[in-house]
Amino acid sequence: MVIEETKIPEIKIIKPKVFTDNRGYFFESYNQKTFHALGIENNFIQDNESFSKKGVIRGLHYQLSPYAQSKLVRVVKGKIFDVAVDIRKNSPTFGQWVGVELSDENKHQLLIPKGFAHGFVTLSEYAIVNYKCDELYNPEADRGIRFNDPQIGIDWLIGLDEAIVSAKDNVHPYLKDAEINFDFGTTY
Ligand SMILES: Cc1cn([C@H]2C[C@H](O)[C@@H](COP(=O)(O)OP(=O)(O)O[C@H]3O[C@@H](C)C(=O)[C@@H](O)[C@H]3O)O2)c(=O)[nH]c1=O
Repeated sequence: MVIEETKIPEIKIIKPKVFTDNRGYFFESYNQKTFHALGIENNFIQDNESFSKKGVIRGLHYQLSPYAQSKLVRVVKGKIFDVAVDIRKNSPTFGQWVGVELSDENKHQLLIPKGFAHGFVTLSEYAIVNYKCDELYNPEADRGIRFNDPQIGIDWLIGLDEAIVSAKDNVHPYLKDAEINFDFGTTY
């Protein structure tokens, strides 16, 4: 397993060791001991899975503190462009985003810490996305930022006219108006 930093160093790409033979493949998608030894010491307590058609954008989502979630995202089938936006007030990279292609072929995972908003677009015919969270879902703390906020300026790699977006995600506030209660350096 190899861990790579992105241009926002707290966001990491995890590249697992894949064993291939004449039956197919095997890899450890999560091994607590290995992850902890490499400094990823989150206590993951919820697993989620979603199915999305091509052109679906989900996001940008986060939960308020003290329910903020770190996420470890991977793709079981298909290909997505996975995006994390730094929304920690006072962070040197506040408002900046990282986008990484995750697919069933590359088997890469994205580690998105607390303090970031998360979203993705499906680039393949469909995508099954699976992710671990280190806090439970809390609908009262659930918040969103508009995926097409011009201040953030995410390049979603598709024409936004074709994007399939939930009614909820279409009306989230822009970053400048979003309710955010965590700071750079906050201990969660
Ligand atoms: C996120 C979530 C949703 N739900 C329910 C609420 C709702 O009725 C239904 C669909 O919820 P949503 O529309 O919020 O699903 P979705 O848009 O897929 O939300 C997810 O998006 C990605 C980008 C994330 O980062 C996740 O944390 C999560 O916010 O599932 C749960 O029961 N548990 C959960 O953990």
